[in-house]
Amino acid sequence: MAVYTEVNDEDLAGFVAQYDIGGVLACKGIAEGVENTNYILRTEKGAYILTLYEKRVDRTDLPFFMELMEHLSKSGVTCPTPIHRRDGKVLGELAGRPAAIISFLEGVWIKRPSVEHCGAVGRALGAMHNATLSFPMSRPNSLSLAGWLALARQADGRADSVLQGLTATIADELAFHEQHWPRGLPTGVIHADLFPDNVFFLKGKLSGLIDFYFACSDILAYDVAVCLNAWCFEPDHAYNATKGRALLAGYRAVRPLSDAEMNAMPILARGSALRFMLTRLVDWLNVPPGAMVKPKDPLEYWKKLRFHQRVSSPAEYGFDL
Ligand SMILES: Nc1ncnc2c1ncn2[C@@H]1O[C@H](COP(=O)(O)OP(=O)(O)OP(=O)(O)O)[C@@H](O)[C@H]1O
Ligand SMILES: N[C@@H](CCO)C(=O)O
Repeated sequence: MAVYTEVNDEDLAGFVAQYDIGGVLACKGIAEGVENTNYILRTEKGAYILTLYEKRVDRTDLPFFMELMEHLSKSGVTCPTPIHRRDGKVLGELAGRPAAIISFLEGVWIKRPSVEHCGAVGRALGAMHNATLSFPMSRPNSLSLAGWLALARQADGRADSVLQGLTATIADELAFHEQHWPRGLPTGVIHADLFPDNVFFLKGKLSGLIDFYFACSDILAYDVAVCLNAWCFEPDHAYNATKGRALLAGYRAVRPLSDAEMNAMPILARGSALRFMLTRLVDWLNVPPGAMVKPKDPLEYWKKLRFHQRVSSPAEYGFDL
């Protein structure tokens, strides 16, 4: 459960009073997520999500995330939007953290995605990329190469306590990416964390995307690689080429991928596996005392990383150029 920051009733009532959403009826911590504190807030006017932004979110980035959600929603991508206060602002302060109230999106996330779900997420990702082309803001990816290096430092030689030899694996992997990370591929604003728990489905249809708090300007195909890792592996960590093909076909039906982007898929997937292994590792080693959170398993991503290390062409994922 991700509740790092508790909110008392008096502070909550004062915060909500700045909005035109009626009085608070209930406010409950949400039993999912690892990054921010989320509450489901019920007021006299309906249901909302109250988010308090935690350690990994730089408050100067918050306007980018808020504007992005508004832009995507106006462009036809179903996603939450920030609720405006009476003074027009969308960001405030609650319990010492930056905080916002965003609209509640109906739907549930899929714990065991099927081939059809993978196709749907590919299409939604392509549509999101197309919609961000007209988004005027940008934000460098703080979790690209330099960020990975910083995360490795935060693991502080303690990686071997999770798996013998992991410190050396990380060092080798960082050196590899320093040398081989692709340059010159098409870039744009990407989601960067489009995992199953950030995609909602309703009556079998994709009903929306959430959690734009890693969104940034980076290689578009990297976002596809993130999804490949998050959606196309089975619980026993085996890659499922049918799901991979469905994801790619869905994406390419909406936004074509060039040969250069396709050829870069193995390294992009490998880098993405490293990125999630590192954030998970750092979180695993640093659970804040008293926080209600279940850290995610870094070794799941170590296994994916090992798989991608052995892949040298997109054909090995079952993809055609
Ligand atoms: N706008 C929304 N509408 C409905 N439910 C939401 C919304 N935003 C968040 N949630 C719920 O809260 C949960 C956690 O939200 P979110 O994924 O944004 O948290 P996080 O801590 O940033 O998680 P992550 O670990 O995926 O980065 C979601 O799985 C979902 O159940
Ligand atoms: N989606 C991420 C958590 C948020 O960064 C993971 O599964 O590791």
